[in-house]
Amino acid sequence: MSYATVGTVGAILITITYFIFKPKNQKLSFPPGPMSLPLVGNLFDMPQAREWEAYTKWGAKYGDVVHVSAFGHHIIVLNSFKAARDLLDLRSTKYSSRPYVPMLHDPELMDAGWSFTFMTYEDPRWKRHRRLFVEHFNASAVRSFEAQQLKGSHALLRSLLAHNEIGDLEEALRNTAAGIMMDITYGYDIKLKDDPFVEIATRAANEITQGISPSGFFVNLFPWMKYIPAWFPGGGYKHFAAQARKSGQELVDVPFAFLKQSIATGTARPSFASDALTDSADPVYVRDIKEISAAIYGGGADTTVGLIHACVLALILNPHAQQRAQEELDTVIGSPDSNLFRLPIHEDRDKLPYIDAILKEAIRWWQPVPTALPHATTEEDEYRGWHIPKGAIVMINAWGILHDEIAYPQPYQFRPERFLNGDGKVIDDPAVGLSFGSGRRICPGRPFAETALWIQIASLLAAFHLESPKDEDGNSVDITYAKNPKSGYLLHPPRFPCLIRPRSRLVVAKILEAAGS
Ligand code: HEM
Repeated sequence: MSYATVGTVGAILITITYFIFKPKNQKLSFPPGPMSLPLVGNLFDMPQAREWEAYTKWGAKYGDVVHVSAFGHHIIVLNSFKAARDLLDLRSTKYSSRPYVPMLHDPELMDAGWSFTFMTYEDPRWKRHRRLFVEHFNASAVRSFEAQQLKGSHALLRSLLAHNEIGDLEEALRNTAAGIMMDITYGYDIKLKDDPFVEIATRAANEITQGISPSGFFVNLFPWMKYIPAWFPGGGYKHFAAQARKSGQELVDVPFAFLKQSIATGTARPSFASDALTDSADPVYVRDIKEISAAIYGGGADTTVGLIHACVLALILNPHAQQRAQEELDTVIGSPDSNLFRLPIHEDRDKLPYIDAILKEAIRWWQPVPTALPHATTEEDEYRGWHIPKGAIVMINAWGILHDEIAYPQPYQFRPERFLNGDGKVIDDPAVGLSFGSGRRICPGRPFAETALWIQIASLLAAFHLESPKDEDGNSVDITYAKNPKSGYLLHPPRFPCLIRPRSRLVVAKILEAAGS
């Protein structure tokens, strides 16, 4: 079926539906935004890539709350911290759902509603899953994962010892994140090459990322298309859906089966799933634990890789920040040339405010999820005299807000000093939290992510000089292109070459000792 046919049939159905169900008493206007056309709305204004840039331009033209629509779907883009807080936080009872995405949610398509990341607010499982997750991942509970985070950081340093020439930094970071997430969730040690669980998790995460795109599949715009059989023209996407449904079920079932087996043989290590599994044989509870466990990998692996990868890039491009961090580290863990040298541990954090400032600036400078995840309204609302309809999709333009040049002068420069006051203490800036979303759906993995990222940054800086390689004439290779993220739902810097040199021989010895080889 051609795009034009699908579009025309969809438009006719939506028009009929609109005139039948048109609200009779809507007097307020929508927030400002680009002029919309009959039927298709702003379809042709919708960015196909790098949405955050289009949202920022709309913000400059129409204000911090922008309305667009397409085929009857309303989208509200929030371009200021105030608007995000006013709506998603202070009116969270109305703004905490997720849009229903047919490809993702429909049980006959991908059936990925098992992940509480995508559950609607009304779904009773969401509250149960989120409560259980937060019990194990709140700021004090995540301290129990520090040993696994430290082990993961040491494994990263160990793998980067082989990276003294130009190596695959991204792969090393991906292995680290995968290793930590599988360890804390199931007590499972991944294989560095071709691990079967990591293969399932990566496949499932990639398919979900494709499925969630509103424009990636027509069925997301025109739900009636789900009735087209797979063999009929236009129904081919159902083969993808069937494959993705299978991957999702494998992600839920296969690593969990490993955990059950290790409990049965008495070899299970402490982990989220082994701790949460009580003696309860209640199948609903067991299903909850299985599904939350699978959601942990999806939420935590790719996001942390994007951020740490960008942070390494920023440190290479800003050698002064690296140097200042290493001077601070040396006063706490010993200089790399002295016998007192040791690798950092979490307990050092209070004494290393500059590393904290680097982490904060990395979170501001680079958002792995640049427009957060879409929220959806469960009731209609009025804000500053505008009408916000029930079922509207609400996006936070975190990238735009955190690159606003009034709030953050020279926003594209990486300057950790922004987050230090005159006494060298770390400044709290709640707007930076928008990288993790807002309101009741705010990322519940943030405390875990921040401690895992902090120890990785501190360990990398303690152990290595991070540099761009030299060309034949001895000049540094230009890697500034990597500051432009690849477009996508989760942002990663494009691969860039880098040189990772141990700071001393003693450092190498300490890494080998810590990594147990
Ligand atoms: C740099 C790291 C991370 C970033 C930038 C990030 C960002 C986000 C964002 C923007 C959201 C959507 C928030 C909203 O809708 O308002 C989210 C949700 C979520 N994140 Fe993270 N995240 C990170 C790490 C993690 C980690 C390590 C975990 C797990 C341990 C995790 C688990 C989740 C879950 C389960 C949700 C869904 C919450 C819900 O819908 O109720 N995230 N994250």
